[in-house]
Amino acid sequence: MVRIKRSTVVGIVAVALPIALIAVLAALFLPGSGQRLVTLFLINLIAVLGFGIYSGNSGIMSFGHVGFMALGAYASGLLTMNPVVQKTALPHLPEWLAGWGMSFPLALLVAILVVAVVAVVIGVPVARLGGSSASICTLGFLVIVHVVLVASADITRGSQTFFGVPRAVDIWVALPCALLAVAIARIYRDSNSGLKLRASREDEIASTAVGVNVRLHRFCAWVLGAMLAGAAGALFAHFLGAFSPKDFYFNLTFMLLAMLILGGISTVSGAVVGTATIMLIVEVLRKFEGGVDLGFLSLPTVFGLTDIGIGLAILIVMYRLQDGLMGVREIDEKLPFLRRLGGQAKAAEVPAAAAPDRDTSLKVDNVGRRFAGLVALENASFDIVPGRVTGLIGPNGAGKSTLINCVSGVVPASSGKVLIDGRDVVSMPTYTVPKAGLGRTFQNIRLFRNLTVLENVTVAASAVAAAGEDAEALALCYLAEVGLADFADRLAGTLSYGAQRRLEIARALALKPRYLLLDEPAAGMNPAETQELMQVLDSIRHKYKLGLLVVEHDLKLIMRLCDVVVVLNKGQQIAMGTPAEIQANPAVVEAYIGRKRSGKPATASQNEPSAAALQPHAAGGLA
Ligand SMILES: Nc1ncnc2c1ncn2[C@@H]1O[C@H](COP(=O)(O)OP(=O)(O)OP(=O)(O)O)[C@@H](O)[C@H]1O
Repeated sequence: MVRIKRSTVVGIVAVALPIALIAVLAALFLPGSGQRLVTLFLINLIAVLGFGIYSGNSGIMSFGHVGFMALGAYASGLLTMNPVVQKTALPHLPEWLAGWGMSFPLALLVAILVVAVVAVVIGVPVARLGGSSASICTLGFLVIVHVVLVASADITRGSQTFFGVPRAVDIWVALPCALLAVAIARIYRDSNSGLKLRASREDEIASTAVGVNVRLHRFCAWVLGAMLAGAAGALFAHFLGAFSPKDFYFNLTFMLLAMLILGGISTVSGAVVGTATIMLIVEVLRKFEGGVDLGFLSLPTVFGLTDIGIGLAILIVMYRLQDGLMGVREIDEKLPFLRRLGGQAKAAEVPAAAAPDRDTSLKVDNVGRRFAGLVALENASFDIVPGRVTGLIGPNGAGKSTLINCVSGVVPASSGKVLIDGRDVVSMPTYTVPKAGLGRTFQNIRLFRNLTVLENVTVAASAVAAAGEDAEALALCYLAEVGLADFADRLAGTLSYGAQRRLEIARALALKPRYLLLDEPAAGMNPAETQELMQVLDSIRHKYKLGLLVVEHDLKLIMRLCDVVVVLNKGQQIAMGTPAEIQANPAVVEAYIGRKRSGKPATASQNEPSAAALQPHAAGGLA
């Protein structure tokens, strides 16, 4: 059951009200062409919202949704056609398709169902793909639909006009359909599934690391978007009464994509603004396309002026506003009074941490990883135990990040095993690893930059939330934990560097992990930020009693925080012991000092740990 938040309702009303007002005014005061134009706007809006549900939330441009519009149009047209007209228009129609004579509302529902079935079949391979491969796949689908429609002359009249479709759609039919589409698109965007898909659009690897099943959510958005596009196609068919396959091909695709991109691909308000703007541009330019005589000036016929106008509008807007006219946030998320109406999320109580179970552990058992011929890691073996902090150190290129990637399933180990409470990570889909109790952060911060701070953490919280648990309230609580509650409404990409690092930790904590891997949490921080981080880590360590694995070049931090330290060098595990043992270990000192002697200066990298920090006299005061 989808829970609809108050802010979602406010967002729907904020967008639906102006649309309804314009439509009612047009119906009352603009009979004829004005009313037809607004009806067409409403139908186009439904199609653009269909595109947006998939493309806007997943970040994958679809060229195929007009194919679904075509299927919706022909299916609904066939089902509603008067049997007598049908005999004339389609004399060779197969018997099982002939003579249905359905009412338009019923045919609309059946057409949406037909489109949904096709979308499910096509969606299975499309959802496996990302980026341009998926886009090309959708383009292929559009071409196939077009060719099939042209080739199936017995059913579609081929490339000839398909006529005899009852004209059942006017502004009063299109308006409720458009408002419903706005509500569906916004509810989906704000739902857990929509939020997770938007997270995967920002960073697929990071979203998988917080438990997002990217393929599943892409598939859901693909099918839902296709159903809206199919509905738009059916409405279009019953608005025009006659059409042909070329009406549902590249020209319409170009125009709908222009509407989506111009307004802002990721928002419902962007779809509305983009659709209205492009339709206005087209209307104005169409008047000039055939040439105009202004008396003092006579303009010649310019073929394709409307397409040129649309192209120019996109270029100009994109030059100034990369995210389109409305940007990445909905209108109600930007306007303070609408935000207040939507209400604030309230923090929940973080469930008390259970006492660490000493019988459970994360076992790294002889783990190795090769990249082509390069041995990045070999035979790493140690345990991460709840309630214990394990440090992982080593010079640059030692294999620390590779080890974390193998443990979290981001990169499969070439040899050995990673066992979380006895279950081998290699046998789990990567997105289920967080649910098995493992959270992580990344060496190079991987936040969902165009989602708010609260949304970043909510994505993770919702991946593990129990039924009835409010993921947003939990997320707010973890934000408070790292001192970011006051920034909940800010876009993550606008935070300071140190705050971004802490946000990544809050996001990982929201997974309620038993094991938490932190990959260079203090990298690039100034001393004040590092101090703040130390306090956060100290508090996490005592409050949640997690098994922590901390990769760091800041040896002071490691020596102060860790119970056990593992040392890697050139992919080999060269030592493991308490901080005091590590400081006294000749092999470890050699790994650092040896590098210095061999002419690789300590200044070679900003991140390179100081060999001196490993000397007992230097570190003694830190332990
Ligand atoms: N995806 C990859 N493809 C090829 N080689 C890789 C890949 N990832 C890591 N390596 C190589 O594996 C070795 C270990 O890299 P890794 O990033 O794990 O080291 P590290 O100890 O984390 O280093 P740093 O402290 O600089 O982050 C390096 O030689 C690196 O170039």
